Parts: sequence; C-alpha cells; structure tokens
Amino acid sequence: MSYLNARPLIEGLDGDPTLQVRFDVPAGLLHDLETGQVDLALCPVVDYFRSAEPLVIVPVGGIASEGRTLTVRLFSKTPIDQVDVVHADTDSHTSVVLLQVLLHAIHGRRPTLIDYHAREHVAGHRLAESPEAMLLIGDKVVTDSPRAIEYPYQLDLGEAWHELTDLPFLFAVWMARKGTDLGELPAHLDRQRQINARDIDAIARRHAPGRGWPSDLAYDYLANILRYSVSERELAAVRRLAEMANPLGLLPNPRPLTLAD
Ligand SMILES: C=C(O[C@@H]1C=C(C(=O)O)C=C[C@H]1O)C(=O)O
Repeated sequence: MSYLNARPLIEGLDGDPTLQVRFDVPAGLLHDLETGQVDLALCPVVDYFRSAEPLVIVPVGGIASEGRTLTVRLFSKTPIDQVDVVHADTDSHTSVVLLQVLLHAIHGRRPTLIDYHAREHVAGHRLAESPEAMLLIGDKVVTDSPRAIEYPYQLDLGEAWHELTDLPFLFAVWMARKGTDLGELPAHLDRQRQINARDIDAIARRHAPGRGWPSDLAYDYLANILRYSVSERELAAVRRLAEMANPLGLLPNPRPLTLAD
C-alpha cells in the first residue's frame, strides 16, 4: 500500500532481501492477491467479503482509528443531511461502503455514488468539475485538501463511526488467500510492526517531505490518530460494518471472519 499511513507496517520490509514488496493504492490490491501475484496484501477490509477467492485475515497489522482519521473525509457544498450525490474516490473500497452505511444510519439517506478518479482531479488542484460532494481518502486529503470555503460541510468517517458505534474502525488489514502457507511471514510482520512503533518519529520525518506532508502533522497522524494493531474490537467493527452494509446490498456475501492460524 502506497500511502504514508502504511509506513508503520511496511518500514523495514521493503529493504528485506527475503521479501518482494509492491505498492499500489488500496483499491488495486485485491486483484494482485486474487491472481496470486502476491501472497499477502494490506487490503481494504470490505475486500474480504467481495473476493472471488476465499481469503483469511492475518491479524498482525492493519490501519485503524478510534475516532477521527484526518484522511477519510466527505467534503460537501451542501449540509451532510441533504447530500444526494457523492463522487467517491476510486482509490477506496472500504470507505465507500462505510460512507453509505453512515449516511443511511445517521441521516436515512441513500445517495447516488459516482466513481471519482480523485488522484487525477484533486492532485495539482485541477478541480475542474468541482463536485457537489466528494469522498476522499489517503494522502491527498492533506496534501491537496479541498478548500473549506468551497466545501464548508465535512464529515470524518472514523469520527462519525465512533460516535455511532463506540467502536474503533479498521480500514485495512493484512489478508492472504485461504490455504496459502505463509510460513514465518506473519510473525515477521508482527515483529516489524512492533519495531516500527518505537520509531514513528523517524518514519514520519523520513516519508513526510517526499509526499508533501508537514512533518509534525505526519507525526501526529501516524503516532496519535491512527493505530496499527488488530484486536478483537477492530474485528468487531468489521463484523458490525458487514451487518449494517448487508441489508443495503453493499456486501452481498457476509462471510464469517476467518483468521489465519
Ligand atoms: C485511513 C485511511 O484508510 C484507508 C482506507 C481504505 C479504503 O477506503 O478502502 C483502505 C486502506 C486505508 O489506507 C486512509 O487511507 O486515509
């Protein structure tokens, strides 16, 4: 996964001669996992329910927040309870489902969603069309943030989820195809995450400038806003999301969560 928020899980792995690491936006990862091009991917959690191949969750690391995320946000020109069309970032799988679940649960709304190639439109401030409402995820929310004067109504999806459910939210987690022999890899990833947790300041300073993040904000984001370990509460959030999304027809295959052994 190519965003800054994956570095606390990835740092140290991409220089490891025993591993081959590939980077893509979240929505690109499932394909590589399904087609066997990679053994393990930090997939959006909804991919677990959508994959053509049965997957297992490898709960040694994920991207989660307990409350606000900073980078998963709906930007709107109209009040959130009146939004009826949303341009949704095609980098995302999970947040597109989460947004629909939240708007339905909080405001009783079922907006129409339109695919939005946000990286092309937003990056470089080429906001040619300027949609009425748009869901954006990842680094671009900070580095190419839409102007508050144009988008005065904003919703942080992690915060709205926490207010609704009192749970953290898990956006992405390591997944593998069921039956893949991962050997020592899960233990290795678990260890690396723990090593990186002691080094977040250096990780933020190393990766912020190249991505256009202010270093202090990158540190706050990685150290205080997001979390990377996966406990029973994060898994409970995935189950709750699936329960809420299923009646809306968003996750037609509500499989029980299978964890890698
Ligand atoms: C917090 C974030 O979580 C992300 C959101 C994802 C999604 O919506 O599918 C997938 C992976 C995570 O990186 C973010 O990238 O802003």
